[in-house]
Amino acid sequence: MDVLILGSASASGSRERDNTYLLLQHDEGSWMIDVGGNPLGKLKQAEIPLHSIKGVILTHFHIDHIFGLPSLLWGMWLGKRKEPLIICCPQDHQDQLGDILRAYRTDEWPIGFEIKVQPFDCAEPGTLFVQGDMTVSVFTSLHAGSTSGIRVACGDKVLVYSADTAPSEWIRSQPRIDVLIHEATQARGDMSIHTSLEGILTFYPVDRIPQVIAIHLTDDEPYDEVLAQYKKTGTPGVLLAHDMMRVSL
Ligand SMILES: Nc1ccn([C@@H]2O[C@H](COP(=O)(O)O)[C@@H](O)[C@H]2O)c(=O)n1
Repeated sequence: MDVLILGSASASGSRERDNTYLLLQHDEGSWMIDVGGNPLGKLKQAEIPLHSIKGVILTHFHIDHIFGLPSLLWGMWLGKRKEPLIICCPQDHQDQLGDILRAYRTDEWPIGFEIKVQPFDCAEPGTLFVQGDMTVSVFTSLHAGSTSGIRVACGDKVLVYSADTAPSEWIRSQPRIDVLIHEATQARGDMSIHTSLEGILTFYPVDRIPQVIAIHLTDDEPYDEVLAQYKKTGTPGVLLAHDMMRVSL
């Protein structure tokens, strides 16, 4: 299983990056986690056919994480999709999802495929679905509004994506993480609903996590300075995400 980082910017946008969203690429079907600005273009760049996408998982309903959804659906309609599309959505926002689809009048296009909404409770960590050797679960993130991080277990490997969150005790207490993709909205300092890169490096046992990738990055923040400072003290490599970065699990 691979994760393709389709966008890596924080909410305020970026000169070079799309807002943060990811693609879980699996032999039995791929899943988009959130939908940033240019899903159709990014999938074309990666030569990933739209029909290989089985569903979408929305971590929360802040606009930068969902605004590409109508474009994705539009592309699927133009592509004459027939297979159902699953949208896993925080249950607190199921009505809002319905409102968004109605506002875009998806029923008038008309979409030739079923949209199956699968609500989940952000306050109740648990399995979303199992697909072949991949188990996808959600856990509660510490953000503004109902937000879930995503845990993906594949074989004996574990990937955790924090979504937007303050430093999370749940993540810190995990016995095994092979890849941690964690938001770092700023380079330094304490934040109430987000984490800084410095926060990642000081809060989590990064020396025990083989790959740590900082995402949800803000232009002009001194991330490289922070990395250089912590590397001097022996912290192993932590990477900054970029759009179209591929991570294998
Ligand atoms: N209740 C809220 C809602 C939003 N914000 C601010 O908006 C940003 C939303 O984008 P995210 O990518 O971070 O979800 C968030 O960072 C806040 O700056 C807020 O403060 N309170």
